[in-house]
Amino acid sequence: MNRDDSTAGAVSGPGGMPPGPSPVRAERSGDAPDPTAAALPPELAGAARTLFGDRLDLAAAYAELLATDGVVRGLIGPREAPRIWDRHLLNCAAVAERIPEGASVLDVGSGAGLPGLVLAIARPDLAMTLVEPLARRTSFLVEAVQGLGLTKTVRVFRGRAEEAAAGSAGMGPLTAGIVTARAVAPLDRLSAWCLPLAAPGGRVVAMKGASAADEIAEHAEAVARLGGGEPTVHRCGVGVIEPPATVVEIVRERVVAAPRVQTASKRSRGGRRR
Ligand SMILES: C[S@@+](CC[C@H](N)C(=O)[O-])C[C@H]1O[C@@H](n2cnc3c(N)ncnc32)[C@H](O)[C@@H]1O
Repeated sequence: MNRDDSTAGAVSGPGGMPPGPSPVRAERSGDAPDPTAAALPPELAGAARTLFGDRLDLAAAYAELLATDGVVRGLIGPREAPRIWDRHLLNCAAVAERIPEGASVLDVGSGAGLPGLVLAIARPDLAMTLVEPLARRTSFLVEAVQGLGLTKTVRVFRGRAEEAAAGSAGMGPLTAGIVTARAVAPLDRLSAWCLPLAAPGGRVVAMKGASAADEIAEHAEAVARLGGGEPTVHRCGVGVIEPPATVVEIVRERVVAAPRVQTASKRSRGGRRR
C-alpha cells in the first residue's frame, strides 16, 4: 500500500481507463499553460454566480489551477482550458442540487477533481472523499485540496473503488450517502464499483450525457442484480446552464455481497503495477 499522498485521506493501488469522453488525458502535454484561458467568460458569469455563490473566487482559483498545473501535468488537454467553465465547472456544480444538505459524498474516479472537487467548492456543507487510483492524479488532487484550503471537508483516497469498498491497509470500508462519478465506466461496471460504496438507502449519482436512457435500457438488469433500484434520469441546472447536466441515479435498495478484491498490499507481494 502506498501512502505517498495525504491530506486527510489514504492512498493505494493502480487503476484503469474507462471509456467515454473526458478532458482527462493520460499523456503529458508539451504545451505551455495559459492562465488567462481559465477566465470566466462574461456570458457564463450569471450561471457561475448562481451555482457557486460566495465561493465563486474559489471556483476561479480551481479553474486557473486546472488550466495551468493541470495542463502541465497532462491531466487536462490544453484545448480543454477555454472550456473549463461550461463543460466542466458549471456542469459539475449543477449536480449539487441532487445532493442533500450535509451529505457525505464519495466521488469515484475523480481524475483532476471532476465532479468531486467542484461539488466541494460549491457546497462547503458536504464531507467529500475523492477516490482515484492513479498517483499522478492524486498528487494533483492533494495539492489542490491544500492550496484551495479545503482540507477540513475534502480527503483524497488513492485506490480503486473496489478497494475503498473493501477497506484496505487498516482502514475500514468507505461508505457514503451519495456516490458521484463522471466519465468513469458504463452503467453496469459503474454500479458494480459504486453501489457497494453507498450506504443502504443511499444513492449513486452518475453524470451521463445523451446516452443515459440507452445505458439504463442496456444495464437495468445488471443494476438490479447488484442491489440497485430502478435507475432514474434527472436534468440538473435547468434554466441556469445550457444544456442542463444529465445524471442517472440509482438507490442502493439491497445489500449484495461484493466480489472479493485483491488489495494493493497483497498485489505488492507479487509485484504491482504503478
Ligand atoms: C476518464 S477519467 C474521468 C475523470 C473525471 N471524473 C472527469 O470527469 O474528468 C476516469 C477516471 O476514473 C479512474 N478510475 C478507473 N477505474 C477506476 C476504479 N475502479 N475506481 C476508481 N477510479 C477509477 C481513472 O483513474 C480516471 O482518473
